[in-house]
Formats: sequence, structure tokens, C-alpha cells
Amino acid sequence: MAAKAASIWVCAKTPYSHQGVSDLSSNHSELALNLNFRKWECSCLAVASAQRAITPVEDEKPSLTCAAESSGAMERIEDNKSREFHKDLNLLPKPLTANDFSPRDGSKVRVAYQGLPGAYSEAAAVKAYPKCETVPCDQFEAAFKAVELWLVDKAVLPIENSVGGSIHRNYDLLLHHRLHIVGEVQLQVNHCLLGLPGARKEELKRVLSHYQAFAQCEMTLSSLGIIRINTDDSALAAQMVASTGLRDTGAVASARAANIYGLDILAEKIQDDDDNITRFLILGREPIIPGSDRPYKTSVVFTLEEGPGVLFKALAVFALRGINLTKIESRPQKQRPLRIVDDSNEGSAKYFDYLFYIDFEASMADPRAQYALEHLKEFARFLRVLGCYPKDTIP
Ligand SMILES: O=C(O)C(=O)C[C@]1(C(=O)O)C=C[C@@H](O)C=C1
Repeated sequence: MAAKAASIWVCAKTPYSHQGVSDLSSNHSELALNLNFRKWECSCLAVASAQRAITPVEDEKPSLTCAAESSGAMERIEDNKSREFHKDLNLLPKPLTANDFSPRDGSKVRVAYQGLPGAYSEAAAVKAYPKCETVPCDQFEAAFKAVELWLVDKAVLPIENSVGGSIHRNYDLLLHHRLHIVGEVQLQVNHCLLGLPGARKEELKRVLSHYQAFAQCEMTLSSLGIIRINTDDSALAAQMVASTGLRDTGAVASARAANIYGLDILAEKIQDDDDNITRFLILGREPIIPGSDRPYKTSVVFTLEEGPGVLFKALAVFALRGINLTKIESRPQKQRPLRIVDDSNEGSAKYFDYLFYIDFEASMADPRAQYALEHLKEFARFLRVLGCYPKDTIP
């Protein structure tokens, strides 16, 4: 049997088309080479006829198929010699597959976030990639750099909150780094007032947290009349309360932070608005291929020429094509803060040049989006697509 099969031995990992089989029979060794297979890791194929598709045998690993040319029937190689050979093959290292690099469930993906374990950003990273390895970073910029330097695969960073508004620092960093927005995560943020075990909220004289968390709990904190002290993130606030051991100091942070740092929850859901949502961006080194299989958003940043109604015209490129805008943000253009508007020294200086960040509801695969951005280029001095990504919703 082996002798028959030995007439053609080539490598494969998937079934081939009829055309592929003809190629195999005519020039099998060259094709095997072209397909980048190695003999020692290969499957064994025997071609029953030049016109017959090759199918893998289910119970062999790696999948093996053998067929005899003379009879035209596909037959398994079952002699002992062959079994020995297969056993040895199993000891050899397995080749990497495309799935090893981007597993669908997010396992093995390393995701940077700003803050300590227990921060809301960590929860957002886990929502984005449920089985990921989260990597805490002290500052937003460290998370950007970690992706750029291949220390992690992705970064998940807050961009806006439904009560507190935009996180401006991340708008600025988006422009100064070359990462792409590959997704977004909307997270319900429920703030808790935390204290040392046994402490009561009436005892608190000061409270620590992130400035955004304070902004989202304005009414509760004002009614308590306690001093607010900013920290880099809410989980750090919880850790500081735990490590200083001061009964009169509390933290605004998550229930998970209370658990991690051994604090009591003195009050729950202390945010002003029950529906307190923070939107996070997922950043990667490469953009994703825009699709049309589900609702997509696109984020762009641009600057405009000087002149009356230019911003109106810029926004009209979307309105004219029925494209809905979900966010507009303007940031000072720091590299060009001062501009003389006429040639004489007496002309007035212009201190406020802006960058406009816009999110709109359309995929870059949609011709309406492509035409809108082509049109926008007529007024924009600078335009960059920051990313096109599937829209996230709160279940
Ligand atoms: O302090 C945290 O836990 C964070 O993850 C930061 C942050 C923010 O930057 O807005 C994230 C979500 C909440 O809106 C509050 C704070």
C-alpha cells in the first residue's frame, strides 16, 4: 500500500480544489514548496486522480490523506511503519496558525489600561477582551507607548463620560501617537464610597479619587461636605486609603476595588446620574478592515482654513449625505498657538487655532463616508482618519 501511495507524496493542510489537484499531479513538489509546507510537518496526500478533490481523514493529526493512483480509490495508510512515522511527527513542534496570533476569545491578548487593578478602565479592557491579560500603566501615555513598543497588543483608554464629559488628555494623545482606533467599549460606571473596615461615612473628612469620578458624583460629595483630593485613578485612591489606615479618609472607586484592597463599601451608586456611562477606545497598531456587516463608526481629526462659515461647511459634508454625527470635540492646536492674521506688525494676533475631532455613524466601506471625507478635504488643511470600528452599545 505504501509503495502505491509513494508515487505521489505531497503536503497539505486543507482540501484542494480540482484545479489544485491537477497542479499537484503535474508538479507536486514545486507546489508543496510554494505553499510553504515542510516535509516533516506535513500531511501525506495521495492523489486518486488528477480531477479528484483531496479530503482530509478526520481522525489523523495532522490530517492525513492518502489515495492510490492506480485504483482511483482513496485509502488510508495503515501499515506499522507508517504509524511509527506518524508517532514521531507528533513529537515535533506544531506550526503556528493564524489563530495563535489573534484568538477570537481574546485569550493571550495583552491589554494596557491606565490605573491599578480595580480601576474602571480595567473593567473596560475585560469587557473588550474577556480572557485578556490586563497590563496596568501609571499614565495614559504609558499605555500608548506600550502598544507602540509591542509590549502589549492593545490599549483601552477612556475618552468621554456621559456626565463628566471628555477626557481631553486622550484626545491630545491620539493625535501625537500613530495608533488606530479599532473598537470602542461603553461601560456602566457605578461608583461606591469606600472606607476602612468599620468606618462610617459621617466620620469622613476627605475623600480621594480620579477627577472624573468626582465630577460624576458631584451632588453626593457636596452633600457630605468633604474635601476632595485627586489621584491618578480611582483604584489608586482605594489602595491609598487601605495603606494609610486613616479612618477619616475615604475613596470613590469600584466595588471590585473595595474587594481587592480590603475596604468597606459605605455607600453604593453614588453617581449623580444612574446611567453613568464611560466610553473607552480600543487602540491598536494596525487599523481594522472596515466592514458593513454591522453598525460602524468612524473617528476623524482635522483643522480648517480660516474664513466665515468654514466649520458650517465642514459639518455640512456629513449632513448632505445623511450621516449622523455622534461627537464633536475641539482642542487647541498646541504647535500653532499664535498666528498673525495680516502682513503688518499691527495686525491682531490669533491665539486660538483648533483641531476638530468628529465621530460619525458610517463605515469607511460606505461610499457616503468616502465622499464626505473627499469633500471635507476641500476645506481642511489637515485630515486624519483615527479609526473605523464597530459601534458598541450597553446591553
Ligand atoms: O479612575 C478610574 O478607575 C478610571 O478608570 C479612570 C476613569 C476616567 O478617566 O474617566 C474611567 C472611568 C470613570 O469615568 C472614571 C474614571
